Amino acid sequence: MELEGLKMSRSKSQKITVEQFISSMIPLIDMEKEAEISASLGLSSTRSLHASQKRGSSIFNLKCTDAQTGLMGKTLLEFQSNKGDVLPAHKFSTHDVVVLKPNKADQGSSSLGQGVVYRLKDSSITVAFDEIPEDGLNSPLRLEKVANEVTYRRMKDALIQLSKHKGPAVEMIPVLFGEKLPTTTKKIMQFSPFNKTLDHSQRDAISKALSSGNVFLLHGPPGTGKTTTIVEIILQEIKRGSKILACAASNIAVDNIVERLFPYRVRLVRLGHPARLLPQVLESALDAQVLRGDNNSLANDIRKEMKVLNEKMLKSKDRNTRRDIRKELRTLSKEERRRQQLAVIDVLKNADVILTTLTGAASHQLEKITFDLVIIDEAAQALEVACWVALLKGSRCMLAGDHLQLPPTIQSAEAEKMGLGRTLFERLANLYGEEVMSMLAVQYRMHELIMNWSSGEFYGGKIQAHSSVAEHKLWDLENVKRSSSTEPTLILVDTAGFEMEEKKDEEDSTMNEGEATIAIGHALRLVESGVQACDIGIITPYSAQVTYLKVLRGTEAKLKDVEISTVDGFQGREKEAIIISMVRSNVKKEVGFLTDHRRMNVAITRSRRQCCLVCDTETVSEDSFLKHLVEYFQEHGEYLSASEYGH
Ligand SMILES: Nc1ncnc2c1ncn2[C@@H]1O[C@H](COP(=O)(O)OP(=O)(O)OP(=O)(O)O)[C@@H](O)[C@H]1O
Repeated sequence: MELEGLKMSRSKSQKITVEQFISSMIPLIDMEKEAEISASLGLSSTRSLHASQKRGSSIFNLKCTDAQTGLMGKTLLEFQSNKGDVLPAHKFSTHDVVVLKPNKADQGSSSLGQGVVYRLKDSSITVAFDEIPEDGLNSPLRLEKVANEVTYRRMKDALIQLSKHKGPAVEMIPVLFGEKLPTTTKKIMQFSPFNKTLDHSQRDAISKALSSGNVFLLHGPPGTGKTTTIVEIILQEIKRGSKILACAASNIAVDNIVERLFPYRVRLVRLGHPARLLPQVLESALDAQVLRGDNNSLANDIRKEMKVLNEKMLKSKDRNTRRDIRKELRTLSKEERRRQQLAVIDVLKNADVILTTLTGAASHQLEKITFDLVIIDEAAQALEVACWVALLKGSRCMLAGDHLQLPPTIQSAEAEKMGLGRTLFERLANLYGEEVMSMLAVQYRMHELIMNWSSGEFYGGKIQAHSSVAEHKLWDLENVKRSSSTEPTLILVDTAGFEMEEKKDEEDSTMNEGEATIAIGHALRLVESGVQACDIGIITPYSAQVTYLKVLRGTEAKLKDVEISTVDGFQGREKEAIIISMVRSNVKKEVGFLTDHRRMNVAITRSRRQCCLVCDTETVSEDSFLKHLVEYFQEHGEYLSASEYGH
């Protein structure tokens, strides 16, 4: 949506009351939960075990090959296939919640244990369990993915809390629903930055953030240093004495902030399951800090004392002695629990910043803690209901994101249609606009030819390229030759007239074999000119095309490290060279969900030094926005026909 469009929708935007919001969201959360359960368990068509294996939501016939304790008291079990070196095809990813069962157990049967996927390799899967399953580990096993229902319960609980209008956020709630105007301090906030390299738009944004009374939106177009700005805001707010809760929808985004805060020696705590945290941030995990605390040593001493007493009791024959010991044990156990709780409270009380995912903010450990400020990164990719889990804990909020890139992924098409995916960031941008928002305007990623298209279409032409990137070329990279493939910044490979029609795969996703061959062909040319494979990404809107591209990549050893992904899966990332396969090519000139223009904004802005667009210009030009994109590439880039790639 262009700026003009944004203004229009602001004037049209209907306000929603707290009550309307709550009553409309509750059924949508249920719909989404159901959709996730059926997608993750593969139950949409049939309930059989066989189907679940086929859909990749179970891995059968595993053996436990290693057990290690570590990771803060968790047990890490490694599993490999009984049937060969490589695990069968599956859809597990790290951080998934899984249950372990005997291989042949019925689908509804109870499990040997529940854990979180910690590490995944081609040949093994490692799961972190709270406790080691007592037996059954020597027989064939299977792992089943389970839907994470806790998230949905936490979102619903947050809505119930919201309906009560109490707690630290009581003044902020009416502002976020347009019932009261946002407040600001009148004078411009001067500050002395910790990071001396901040640009003018980052400084202006921070200044505005610091003077905001209830709400501030940091609008960060691609590559403009949103996280850099958030880190400075956190440091400035700590300096003023604020206690901060910093969240994002994904663990990786939270860890990213933790890492960026490290050099400033901030007193911070990262809350979350250790198996979900990057190894480099584990030291900041709550569990790790509790283990180091004084109260925890006291709790340990008590546990030792209890062990001795327990042994004494077992040996004692005298009833009265046993009764006395039992009484003493009860007192000690109570004290041990108290010390444990105090150990947790100590760590959380002493922290200036607590970082967790949005739904992690509902953790019972934060139950009694309130914050002066809640910061949400990647807010334009977070469900509004998830934001409320964190928001209710604070009296001010700052949201960072870009509503002109893709919104959160919603599983249930119906819930999406009914507004589950509309983000708080977008709602507030429409409601208040620049009154509460600052846009970062210098970008540190793209050559200006790549940037100018996005800036013109989406950001009112207001973005500038920093001098360090404005004219950077692929052949400026070490060991890269200047060649006809590495010279252009923009390339359009047109397949129109080459009979490279799209087709559907078994799951009804669209693919285009001709385009895939061209994309791989271009990647090969780049590698032959000295570009490293890991600096190249091939992205496409359609998952079937991703699969097909991966098959082709498998036939070229040199391309092993080329990353292939959907556009949606690549949001937030970047590569020196990006090749986009748009896929759609048909006589009816249908372009499907390419009409969501934000998807193309994300796709193009992933590239730093070269963007190569492979498409059927006749089909995609049916959409006027895409037509404009094609014309932009024709005017500013190299136009090639598919025949240049051997067709
Ligand atoms: N003021 C600055 N001067 C120099 N480099 C900067 C500045 N601000 C940000 N950068 C660089 O720009 C890149 C992107 O910044 P950062 O990681 O903060 O942004 P992000 O929020 O993670 O990404 P995006 O802006 O794409 O959302 C980083 O390499 C960062 O070092």
